[in-house]
Amino acid sequence: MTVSVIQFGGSNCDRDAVRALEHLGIDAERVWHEDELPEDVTGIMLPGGFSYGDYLRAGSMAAQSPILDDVREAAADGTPVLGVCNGAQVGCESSLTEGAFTTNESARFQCEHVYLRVENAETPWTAAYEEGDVIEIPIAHGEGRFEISEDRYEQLVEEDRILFRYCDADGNVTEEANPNGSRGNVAGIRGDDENVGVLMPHPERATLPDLNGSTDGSGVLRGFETA
Ligand SMILES: NC(=O)CC[C@H](N)C(=O)O
Repeated sequence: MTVSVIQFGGSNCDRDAVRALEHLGIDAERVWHEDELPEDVTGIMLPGGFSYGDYLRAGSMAAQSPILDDVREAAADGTPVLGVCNGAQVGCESSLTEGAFTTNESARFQCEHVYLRVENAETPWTAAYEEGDVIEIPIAHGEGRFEISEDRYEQLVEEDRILFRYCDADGNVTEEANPNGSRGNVAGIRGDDENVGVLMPHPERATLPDLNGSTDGSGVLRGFETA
């Protein structure tokens, strides 16, 4: 399997993603968004960065790129698709997942380590963990506050679509542990089907040993093997 990591103008985590995936023994290559997806694509990653300089709203311009039609088609056929940070924003803006990631409550760019509680361990992106596990992963975003209408939020909960919530080191989901004001402390969700997942924290920055002090993110990337 080779994961296609889609590079837009302004992506800046595409190389990191390839490196982290290859460290796990998962073949990966960068694909420029104006090029075709390989016919035999077996996994797609939308990486972090500042596509189109976050113009209008983070991820909104990249979501208009024609390659997103192919990504949506591949996702509907069951190809695993993971969006990380700006990739999560592109995922929401292109309707691969619901809701939106908007300006942090602090109105600042935040770069810090956070704890996440695994809410649903039955998806490829969380299967490496147990429900209730607490993992440590970095965030780096200015527009990471998850927003969605109350009705749709309730439905996400009912349908068990929430993958991760921000929590403290003991797994308590509290207001203090919410770095950006996300509704329900939501840090990551899945799409209509489990093969599509998005999250604001960066698993690829918590995969290589001795890089950031945590390798807890590798389980998320391993989803490409299990999906
Ligand atoms: N690290 C990233 O992917 C940055 C995400 C996004 N452009 C933001 O600042 O919200």
